[in-house]
Amino acid sequence: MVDQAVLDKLEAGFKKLEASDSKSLLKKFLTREIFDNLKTKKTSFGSTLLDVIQSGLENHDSGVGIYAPDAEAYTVFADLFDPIIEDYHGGFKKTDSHPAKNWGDVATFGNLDPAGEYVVSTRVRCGRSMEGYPFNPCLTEEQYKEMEQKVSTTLSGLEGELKGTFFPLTGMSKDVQQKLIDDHFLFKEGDRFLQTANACRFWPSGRGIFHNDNKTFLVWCNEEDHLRLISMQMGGDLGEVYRRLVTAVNDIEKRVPFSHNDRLGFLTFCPTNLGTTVRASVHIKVPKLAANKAKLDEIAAKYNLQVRGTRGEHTEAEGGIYDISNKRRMGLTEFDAVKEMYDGIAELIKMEKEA
Ligand SMILES: Nc1ncnc2c1ncn2[C@@H]1O[C@H](COP(=O)(O)OP(=O)(O)OP(=O)(O)O)[C@@H](O)[C@H]1O
Ligand SMILES: NC(=[NH2+])NCCC[C@H](N)C(=O)O
Repeated sequence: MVDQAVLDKLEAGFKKLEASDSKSLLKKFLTREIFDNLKTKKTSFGSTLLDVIQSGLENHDSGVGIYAPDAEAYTVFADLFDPIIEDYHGGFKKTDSHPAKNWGDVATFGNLDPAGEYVVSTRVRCGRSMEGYPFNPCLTEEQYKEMEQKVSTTLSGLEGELKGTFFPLTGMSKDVQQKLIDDHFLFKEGDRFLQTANACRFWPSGRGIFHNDNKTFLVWCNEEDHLRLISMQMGGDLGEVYRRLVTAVNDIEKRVPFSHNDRLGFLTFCPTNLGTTVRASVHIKVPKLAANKAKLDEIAAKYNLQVRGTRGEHTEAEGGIYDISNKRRMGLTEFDAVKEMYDGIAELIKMEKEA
């Protein structure tokens, strides 16, 4: 049984969204019929439709607007998740299955910008959820602490270039935290999309960052996902960035069991990150193409790329620097997701040169 208070909130939120000019995928796909079918459902964790959509109900400027409070939500609320997944990931249908993990030949990618004229830095990240734990909205404070402990112990076993230190957010000085954020190494604090999805409870408990000395390999613990594994460095050498990430993921996978689903691939809190979970991005300056931002978005979309601002999602470009990455992460392999970025950026650079 779903409480009357929850049903009332759902109804009020639905009406407001319906009357709004929100461009979110939630607004696009939450028809009255789907809403009525799903509003009385619950997962075995007790998660309701409100837990799934409240971020999008409260933030009409969401691009997407929904999250899975626990893995079961993807099936219980499939009538809403499936069309949103299909739209975001460029045609991954409810009858499709995500391909098996395949990092391909890591020697394939080279430097996108050997002369260093356009690409400021390159980053590839993936997300992982630890088996046996639900996503943020369902975690207890005890579980957060236990997970942080497991993550820091596991990562302390990394060697060579990956060897590094775990820094809990609890006790980190504001100056150190802000410097890590400004340098693009650490997640920001107070993301309203996550907050309204109930994903920031007990903050900063259980949250932290691991990084090697050079800050070229980093792991985020319990921000949006249980784990975010990140490889990044200045310049355009995607080959080196990719090889480092693949080495790290292969190593960590042997030590921690990750949640995987036959149809959806690796499981994440947000449906935009399912499947490969891979976002490969460059920070790039393309002043001629960017003179008209709408045009830049249009060109990027042609190559299945997404344009973000300098400080990431939901931010503006500073000093003409854009974050451009592969948009889709499902229905293709890890290798192909990264290749999509590589090929698209190569085209964009070519166009910028010719413009
Ligand atoms: N190529 C890049 N070079 C340097 N920093 C980058 C690059 N790509 C992303 N970043 C930085 O990574 C941080 C996180 O960005 P953002 O939150 O947009 O993406 P994400 O970590 O991939 O996760 P999500 O897509 O869930 O938001 C930001 O500081 C952003 O500037
Ligand atoms: N970090 C993410 N999961 N990004 C994708 C969506 C973020 C936010 N919920 C929105 O709809 O705009």
